[in-house]
Amino acid sequence: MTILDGKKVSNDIKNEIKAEVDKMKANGEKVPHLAAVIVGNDGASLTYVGSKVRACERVGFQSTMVRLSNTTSEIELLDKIDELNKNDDIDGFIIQLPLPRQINTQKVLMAVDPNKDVDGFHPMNFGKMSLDMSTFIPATPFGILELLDRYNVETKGKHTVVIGRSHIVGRPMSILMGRKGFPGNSTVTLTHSHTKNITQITSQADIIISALGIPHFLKAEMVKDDVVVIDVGITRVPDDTEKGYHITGDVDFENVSKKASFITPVPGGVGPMTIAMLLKNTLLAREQHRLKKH
Ligand SMILES: NC(=O)C1=CN([C@@H]2O[C@H](COP(=O)(O)OP(=O)(O)OC[C@H]3O[C@@H](n4cnc5c(N)ncnc54)[C@H](OP(=O)(O)O)[C@@H]3O)[C@@H](O)[C@H]2O)C=CC1
Ligand SMILES: Nc1nc(=O)c2c([nH]1)NC[C@@H]1CN(c3ccc(C(=O)N[C@@H](CCC(=O)O)C(=O)O)cc3)C=[N+]21
Repeated sequence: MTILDGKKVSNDIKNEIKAEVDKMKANGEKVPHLAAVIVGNDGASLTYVGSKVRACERVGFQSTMVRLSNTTSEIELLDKIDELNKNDDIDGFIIQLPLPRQINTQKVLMAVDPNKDVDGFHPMNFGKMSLDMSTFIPATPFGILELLDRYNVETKGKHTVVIGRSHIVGRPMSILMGRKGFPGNSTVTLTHSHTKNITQITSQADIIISALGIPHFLKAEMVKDDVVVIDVGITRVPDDTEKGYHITGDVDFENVSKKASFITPVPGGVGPMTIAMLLKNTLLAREQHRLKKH
């Protein structure tokens, strides 16, 4: 059994990005600039955005965190997005999800300039991804592809079962694993809360990508020997540590890992990869931005 060490690989990627940024600095070029917009005070969201800003500092990017109150109206957020779209200094930005109830998420994601949409959530970029055109790939699926790639996990001809169909993880993942090329060329089954007999489906899977957010959902009895398991789930479980909680994935790691050929841990698996790939998309955005100006 091999642990897919997202923490280590994400550090390798950040070092590679830092080397690129150092070259830009040596040439007197502007470094990539990422902005993150966060609406409200959700603890988990603040932690993630904080990690993204710290990661930017680590690789030498410029970063801006835009904090808006929980009562921000849709118009106010759209105005902010317009400002970020027009600000030539900013190469890419993200709107942290979920958004408060008064705001229509689809409308907001449509307002982001597709050239600055480093989350890859704009319909134009999602469409390009689905049509095998080069574009920003959503960071979590992109991170999973990169992990499979760097550990040379065979995906061709394999049966991949994705659990969860969210727009940010499950749905794009199901498209990407079925694309031509590597990692891809998989036969994909996309499952969700209306799926019947899920154990029968997961038992046939060569690769399982779990993104539903229910701790210990995937148990040893649900998988076959030598399965590859990617655990995207992140749930905060309250405890009596100083922090007051610990995080856990969707997979019963202790038992499933005994049957798996490759498996990601939580923490230290997909989460850190998500952040590294957001930086990679920002580097790409900077490059395209520069080419357009010349
Ligand atoms: N590591 C990382 O970088 C990231 C981690 N996450 C984590 O991944 C998890 C999923 O988040 P997200 O992708 O946003 O998904 P959502 O929370 O938006 O949706 C969950 C999905 O799981 C499906 N589902 C719920 N119950 C079942 C069930 N019993 N059997 C099968 N499918 C079920 C739902 O089905 P239906 O569509 O029918 O409701 C839905 O499609 C969360 O824990 C989140 O914190 C998310 C993003 C990045
Ligand atoms: N516009 C937008 N883009 C996103 O990419 C996005 C989002 N909204 N909303 C929420 C989800 C969630 N997400 C995570 C990123 C990093 C970790 C991460 O770094 N996890 C660490 C531990 C973190 C901890 O200790 O809490 C780990 O798994 O090792 C987790 C989850 C990005 N998301």
